[in-house]
Amino acid sequence: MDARRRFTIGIDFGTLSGRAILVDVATGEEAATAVYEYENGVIDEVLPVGGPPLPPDFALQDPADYVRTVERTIPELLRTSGARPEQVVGVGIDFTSCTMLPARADGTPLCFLPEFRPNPHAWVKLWKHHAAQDHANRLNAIARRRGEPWLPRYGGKISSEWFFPKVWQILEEAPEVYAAADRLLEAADWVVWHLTGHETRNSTTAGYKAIWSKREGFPSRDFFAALDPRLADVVDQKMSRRILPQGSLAGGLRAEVAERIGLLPGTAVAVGNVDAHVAVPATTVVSPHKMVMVMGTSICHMVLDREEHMVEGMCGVVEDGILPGLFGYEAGQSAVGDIFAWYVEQGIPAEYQEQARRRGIGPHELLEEKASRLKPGESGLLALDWWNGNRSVLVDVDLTGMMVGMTLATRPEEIYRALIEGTAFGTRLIMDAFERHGVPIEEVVACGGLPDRNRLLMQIYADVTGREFRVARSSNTSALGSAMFAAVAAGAARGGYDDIVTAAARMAGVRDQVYRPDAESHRIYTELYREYQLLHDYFGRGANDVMKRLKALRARYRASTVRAC
Ligand SMILES: Nc1ncnc2c1ncn2[C@@H]1O[C@H](COP(=O)(O)OP(=O)(O)O)[C@@H](O)[C@H]1O
Ligand SMILES: O=C(CO)[C@H](O)[C@H](O)COP(=O)(O)O
Repeated sequence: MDARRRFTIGIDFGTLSGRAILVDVATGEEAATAVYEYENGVIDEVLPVGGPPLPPDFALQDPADYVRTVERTIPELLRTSGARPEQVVGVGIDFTSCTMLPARADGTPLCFLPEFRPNPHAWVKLWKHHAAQDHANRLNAIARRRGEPWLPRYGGKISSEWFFPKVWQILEEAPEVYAAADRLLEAADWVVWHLTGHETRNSTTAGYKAIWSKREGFPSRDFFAALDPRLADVVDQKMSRRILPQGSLAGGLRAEVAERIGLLPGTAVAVGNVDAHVAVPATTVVSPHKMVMVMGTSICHMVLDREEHMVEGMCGVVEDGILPGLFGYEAGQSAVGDIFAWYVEQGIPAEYQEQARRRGIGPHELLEEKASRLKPGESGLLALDWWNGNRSVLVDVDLTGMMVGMTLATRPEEIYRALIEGTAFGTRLIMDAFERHGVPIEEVVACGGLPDRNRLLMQIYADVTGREFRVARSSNTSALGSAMFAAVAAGAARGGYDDIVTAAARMAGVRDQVYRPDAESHRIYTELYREYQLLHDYFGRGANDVMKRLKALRARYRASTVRAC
């Protein structure tokens, strides 16, 4: 190991695991990687401490998994690379968002305290926690009635996945937790607090998930009081108005953590970031009108522009939200990889599982191989990709998945392919919304776990959208982005960079491989897309709320079943 090399560390806290990389600041070479699969994963049935079944649509996490991620991955990076602590000039982290938790004034999560451990609301609410939809609906109705000027920045609706519906749910369903919480914060900011001993708040989670803007700050006291008088001062009582832009130095690594993980105390730590937004410069995108698609459990569609446009169903548009000096747009699909996981785990016949096992391949690979032999339109199937609700453009987690065209001859690979195609149609509809509202999409760069796992999926996305798909060089773009912002937090004087654009020029890259649309496939998919749009509007825009009626029946029946047993 050349002692003159300088490195930064980026840790991407994903939905199921934390992934860390050690990156050469001069070249972007990933000198080592380490992964920690969360011991408690996604908590959606019962708490790790036991107790009654969690209510429907709860999705929680254990902050101890975040501490274990730091303490397991960073020592592994140093061990496998041979890098010396003094060669590491900075650490940056990104997180799924809005993943939030209640904590004491010293940062202790309430779920660490014995008296609160049995209470689900004391635990981390993961980004995909969908049990605050009622609070989101009521918040949106009040915001619309008051004519709140910030609502159009979020596509006209605040999602139940974002910060304040989750806060309101805690207040109404567990007022004792709300009262005991000195701090309510994003997990991204909590991990940085754990690393540095300083509580900081970053502009990306604040801007996209907590209705903050650089020009106007948070919504008014009157607005919060209109939700519930007890929320009037929530920002000043349990949050902060000191919001730091991306690349800011949050502080130095505190000694007790540095000692445990083998880095030097005082190593620069960047403010926290969001897993989708941080990936953008790591794919080389630092200028407008290039869509970055972070493709994993979900898909996040990220675009930069010099102007602010109001686009239907956006998760948000935030000034400086992704890169300084530009408006950053975020759209998304709440479930993509999750849908394929559901089908592989719940839907394929044992014969297919056995076939895959005999051949020493995974079920995804077997299905991909079989589905690759099908032609667009051949299955007669069409899916609405709402297995975990709709994030963009309808912003409604109470919508559910659907597939039409099934017959007695339908095969598993046809279903698998139709699920992929349905998610691709969802992406095409988001791209159309951007262009319809004045934000052109001139290029597409994909990153995340899916491009490395499923070539058929990538080709289908190119065929459905009619666009070329480039792929980021790194297989860990979010962690690479965090490592890049760590270099900026350290600054050039300490071996990093003074701005993210320079860091991107030196540390980011794209692969030579390009997925190009096939003209005939695109023509067939455009026919199918028209059918998708009809189903999308019929079931998603109020013509028939059968999905919501069925979901209400399920909740009622499930509640009675739980009471009976
Ligand atoms: N071969 C595959 N084809 C399609 N989806 C896959 C495949 N292998 C894994 N997945 C899905 O990819 C998702 C994980 O994506 P990844 O980007 O690694 O994680 P995260 O979303 O937590 O960042 C899971 O939802 C999983 O079901
Ligand atoms: O909404 C988000 C980003 O703004 C979530 O962080 C993202 O959807 C999480 O998904 P994944 O597990 O696929 O990284």
